[in-house]
Amino acid sequence: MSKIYEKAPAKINLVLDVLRKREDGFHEVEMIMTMVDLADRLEMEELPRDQIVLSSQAGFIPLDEKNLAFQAARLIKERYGVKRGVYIHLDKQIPVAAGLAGGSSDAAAALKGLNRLWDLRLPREELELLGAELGSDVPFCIRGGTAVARGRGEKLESVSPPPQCWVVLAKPPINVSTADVYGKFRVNDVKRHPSVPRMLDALSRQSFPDMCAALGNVLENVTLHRYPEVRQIKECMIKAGADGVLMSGSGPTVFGLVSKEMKVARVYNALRGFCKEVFVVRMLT
Ligand SMILES: C[C@](O)(CO)[C@H](O)COP(=O)(O)OP(=O)(O)OC[C@H]1O[C@@H](n2ccc(N)nc2=O)[C@H](O)[C@@H]1O
Ligand SMILES: Nc1ncnc2c1ncn2[C@@H]1O[C@H](COP(=O)(O)OP(=O)(O)OP(=O)(O)O)[C@@H](O)[C@H]1O
Repeated sequence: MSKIYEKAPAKINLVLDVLRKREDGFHEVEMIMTMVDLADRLEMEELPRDQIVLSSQAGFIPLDEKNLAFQAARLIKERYGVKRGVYIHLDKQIPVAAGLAGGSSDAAAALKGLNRLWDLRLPREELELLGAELGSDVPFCIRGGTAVARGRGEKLESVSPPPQCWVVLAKPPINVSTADVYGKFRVNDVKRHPSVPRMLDALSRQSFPDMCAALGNVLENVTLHRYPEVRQIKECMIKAGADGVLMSGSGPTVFGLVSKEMKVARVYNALRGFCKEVFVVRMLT
C-alpha cells in the first residue's frame, strides 16, 4: 500500500502588526510570514478500515481530536464524503506552543497529503479555505513561501522571499497560549507599529540590513512583560552579535537573523547557556 510524505515547516513572523480587535473576538492583523528549514514530517497511509489513527514519537502532544493534524484529516474526510481510513505518523521536530505554527503546519501538511492520498484533486485555494476553518495560520502553512497575511491571517498575498541568511531559533522552557497573548494585547498601548511596506521594500531589494531594521512584532511587549526570560533571550542574541532579533508570533520563541556564517556559532553557543531548545536553520526560499 502506498505511503505519502509531507514536510510541515515552521514559520516565523518578520512583521506582525495588529490593527484592531474585531467584533468576532479575533484581531485584524497585517503580517509578513516566511518558512524556515525546521520541519515536522507526516507519513500518511491508507487503513483498511474507516478510521483516523494518529501516532507520534513525541510524548507531549495530544493524539486524538485535539491534534490539529487529526482535525484536518476529519475535516477533509467529512467535507468530501471520503469513506476511507488513514494512519498518520507525525514526526514532531518543531517545539510545541512556541510561536512557530507547528500545529498549524501539521494541519496544512495533512490537508495537502490527504488531497493526494485520496485523489481529491482540490486546488490550493480550496485547501486554504478549508485550512482557515482550523486556524488562522493554517492557510499560510498551505501556501508556504513568503506572504503578507491580512484579515485574521487568512487573506494571503505571496511576495518576494527574504535574502538568504542564518536563522537562530531559541525557545525558553515555557508554553505560551496565543489566545492569552491576544487577550492581554491592547492596541492603544502600541507605541510604534511596524511597517509592512518598509519590509516589502527591503525584501524586493534583497537588502539584509534593511530587512533586519524593518523587523517588528506588536505582540512582543505582551509576552516580554509576562515572561522576563524572553527579554533575556533577546538581549543575549543581540549581545552575541545577531543582526536582527525578534519574537515570533505570540512567542516565546525568539529568532535571530545572522548574515555571516562565522558569527552563527557565537550566537548559538551564547543561547545554549539559556535554553535547551536552540536551532540553527536557513530560510526556506
Ligand atoms: C500569533 C500568530 O501565530 C501569528 O502568525 C497568529 O496570529 C495566530 O494564529 P493561530 O495560532 O493559528 O490562531 P487561531 O488558532 O486561529 O486562534 C487562537 C486564538 O488567538 C486569538 N487570535 C488569533 C488570530 C487573530 N488574528 N486574532 C486573535 O485574536 C483568538 O483568541 C483565538 O481564539
Ligand atoms: N500537531 C500538533 N503539534 C503541536 N501542538 C499541537 C498539535 N495539535 C494540537 N496541538 C496543541 O496546540 C497548542 C499550540 O501548539 P502549536 O505548536 O501549534 O503552537 P504555536 O507554535 O504557538 O502556533 P502559532 O504560532 O500558530 O500560534 C498546544 O497546546 C498543543 O497541545
